[in-house]
Amino acid sequence: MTDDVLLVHGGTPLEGEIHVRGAKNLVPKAMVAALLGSEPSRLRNVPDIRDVRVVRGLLQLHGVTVKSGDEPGELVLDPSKVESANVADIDTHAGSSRIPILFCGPLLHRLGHAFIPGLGGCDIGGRPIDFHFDVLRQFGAVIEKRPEGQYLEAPQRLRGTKIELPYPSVGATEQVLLTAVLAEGVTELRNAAVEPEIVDLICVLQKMGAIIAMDTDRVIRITGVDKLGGYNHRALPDRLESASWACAALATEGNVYVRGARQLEMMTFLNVFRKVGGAFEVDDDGIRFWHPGGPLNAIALETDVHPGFQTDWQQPLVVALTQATGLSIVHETVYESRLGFTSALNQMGAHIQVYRECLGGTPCRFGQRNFLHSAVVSGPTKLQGADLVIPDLRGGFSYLIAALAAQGTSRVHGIDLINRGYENFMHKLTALGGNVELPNGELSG
Ligand SMILES: CC(=O)N[C@H]1[C@@H](OP(=O)(O)OP(=O)(O)OC[C@H]2O[C@@H](n3ccc(=O)[nH]c3=O)[C@H](O)[C@@H]2O)O[C@H](CO)[C@@H](O)[C@@H]1O
Ligand SMILES: C=C(OP(=O)(O)O)C(=O)O
Repeated sequence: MTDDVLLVHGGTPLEGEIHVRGAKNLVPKAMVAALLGSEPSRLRNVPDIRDVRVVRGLLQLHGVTVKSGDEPGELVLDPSKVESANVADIDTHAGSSRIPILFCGPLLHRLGHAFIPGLGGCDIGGRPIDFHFDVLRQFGAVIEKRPEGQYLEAPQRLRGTKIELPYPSVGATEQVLLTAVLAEGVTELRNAAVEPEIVDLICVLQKMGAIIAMDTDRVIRITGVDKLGGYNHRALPDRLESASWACAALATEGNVYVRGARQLEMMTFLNVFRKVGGAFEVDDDGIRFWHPGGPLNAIALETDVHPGFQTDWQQPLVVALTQATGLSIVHETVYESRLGFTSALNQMGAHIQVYRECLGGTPCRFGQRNFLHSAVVSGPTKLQGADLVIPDLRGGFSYLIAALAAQGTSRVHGIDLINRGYENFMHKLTALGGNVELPNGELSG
């Protein structure tokens, strides 16, 4: 890829069909779960994205054989040689993903120790991992912080425990699940996150032989077992990528059929999309999203944990809101710094003002703490092409949407970051008629 820059000539509606495969926020975790088994696992509908490649490398480093299966997008993961693995090179494999933190429980069960290098992931807030270490200590792990990373040991078999998370963290909930399934006795987790990807991970673990009950009010009860087998699982579709393409269709006044998108996990998004004025039609194989013509509506929106409006949907939707008539209010309650991407949209002609106050109905953890976490979007505004530097995964895709909706040409720098979570995005853009090219004149398609 030349200089990691994409030239986007805006003004053409995106039209056509693309295919979305398994969820970025489930697939790498299901791959980690394979470490817990005594037999090979088969994971299907796996997208070719960097987070999957990073976890594949880490698993191989730990002795897991990872091979392609018979069908496209199928991985076969064989953990039978984990005990004899050489992990000297682990730091070079941590990559840009947050998933290494989820190796703790499985490695403590398999090896009695674990080393966790520095984590990647999007720079959209402080992203501490205190909940993870607090829960691991409660299971009986001993953690030592060293300059090169965190060393963990399980002096004896980890024990089930009662846990209440201070906030329904997705990662910390997964940490508990991946640790409790082989711990001795019962674990009760309160204030758990219940995102669809977590439910799918629970399905994976249940197929392996785990006993996990999801009760009402964010309570999950896990009865530890002595041994787990392998699984055969088709990953749930990526509702975040699907929504990104939906927003691209709306902002460019286009019409995109997202094969693979599923209504169940997208209900909250679909309601908001309809309120804004977007049209959609669900069938058995996917969802068609389009701009029905006429003005779009301004809305008030708060991001929240599931079943609320997912934070990863926020950035692409904000681009569409720049085309809505009136004042939209966006209150980001999951990450404290996820509105920084709006300053580049303003350079393109958008009118977005960010505020420290909680502008939604519910005061959140970030109110009165100097975090610019609310926005007022005033529209509709004509966007002009600009030089853009991608700040994070969803912000990056949002810049592509804005550039496609704008008049003129944008130079979008740092596009490789998008490969972390969007499979083949350049091919998909050209398949939809997006006028994009690499600086050497090559068409990205
Ligand atoms: C790979 C993956 O699945 N990433 C998703 C996951 O991230 P991730 O699992 O990192 O997000 P969390 O749900 O843990 O984070 C939510 C909030 O909890 C805070 N927190 C979290 C852990 C901790 O130890 N201490 C703490 O304070 C975070 O700073 C954040 O404010 O869920 C997020 C919320 O749906 C999504 O945006 C990410 O796409
Ligand atoms: C924030 C995200 O991911 P991660 O947790 O992997 O940084 C995202 O997918 O938008």
